[in-house]
Amino acid sequence: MAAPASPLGLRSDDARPVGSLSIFDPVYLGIDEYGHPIHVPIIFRNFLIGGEPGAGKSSLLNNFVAHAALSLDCRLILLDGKRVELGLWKRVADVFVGPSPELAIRVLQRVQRMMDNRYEYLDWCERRKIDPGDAFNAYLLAVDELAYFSATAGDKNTQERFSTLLRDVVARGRAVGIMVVAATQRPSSDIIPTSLRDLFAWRFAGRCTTDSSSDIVLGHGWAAQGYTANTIDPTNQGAGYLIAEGGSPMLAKSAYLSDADIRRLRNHAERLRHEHGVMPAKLRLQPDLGRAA
Ligand SMILES: Nc1ncnc2c1ncn2[C@@H]1O[C@H](COP(=O)(O)OP(=O)(O)OP(=O)(O)O)[C@@H](O)[C@H]1O
Repeated sequence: MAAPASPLGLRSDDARPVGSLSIFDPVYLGIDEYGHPIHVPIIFRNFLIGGEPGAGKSSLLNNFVAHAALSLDCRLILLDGKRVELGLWKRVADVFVGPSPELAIRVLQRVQRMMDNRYEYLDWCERRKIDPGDAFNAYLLAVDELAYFSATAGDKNTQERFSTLLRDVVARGRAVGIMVVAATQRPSSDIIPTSLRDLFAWRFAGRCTTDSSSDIVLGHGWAAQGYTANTIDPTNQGAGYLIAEGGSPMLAKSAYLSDADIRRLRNHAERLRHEHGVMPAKLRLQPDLGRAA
């Protein structure tokens, strides 16, 4: 029997449009210490990026956003307290949140509702995960900088609401195709408690100022075994330790997209999305949001 049609009119057995990617493809992250390419599967997984200011976190985050933007089976939700790190992708994102913790909370509430509806759907059709040909798109939720929303902006109540919502999305979103990639320049236990850290299957520690902040990203005990992002040369931006669930840290250097590269990719993604009818659908945030797709 033929695979079911997606809203794009594509089927999982169809050839995809030239120049596009799929969120089911692994993301090109960069190279390992031997110069070999590293690809990271992001579907059904979350990715955490930590490191000191200037370590190259936003640049790495942009690689994931670029891949998702070029994936016609994925939509983008971008939270960026600084506005400019992810701002170039605004035109292809369903939602872009700048320095507004209240808006970030409303967006996460909307995502939470969507997640619940998707679980209800999966439960109804007796499945545990979404498939490439499914009736709804995956979402990539990118957050730069985590600590801005969870510890800096707004009051304590707002920060706690943000953290609780984000934790829920990180914990439950992936099976229904809602993945989180989050970056922080404050790898400390108050920003990334172990229980949250362990929900990120993939983690990248760019240069960290101490062994303990490196361990907060990679996992306790790795510094003592010689894997510490404290040893990364501060002038080697984009270099760091990458660890996958259950694996050991490996040295990696992330790919770098200049602003001009990002603009070109964004224009290409915008054109592809326009041609194939996947332009950003603005999320309705208030009041009752109804059933999400
Ligand atoms: N993979 C890379 N290869 C080469 N240079 C890089 C790479 N990543 C980052 N850089 C350089 O480092 C600079 C800082 O990178 P980036 O803004 O990503 O750091 P950051 O960790 O996000 O900083 P902050 O915490 O202040 O936001 C970039 O402007 C670029 O010049």
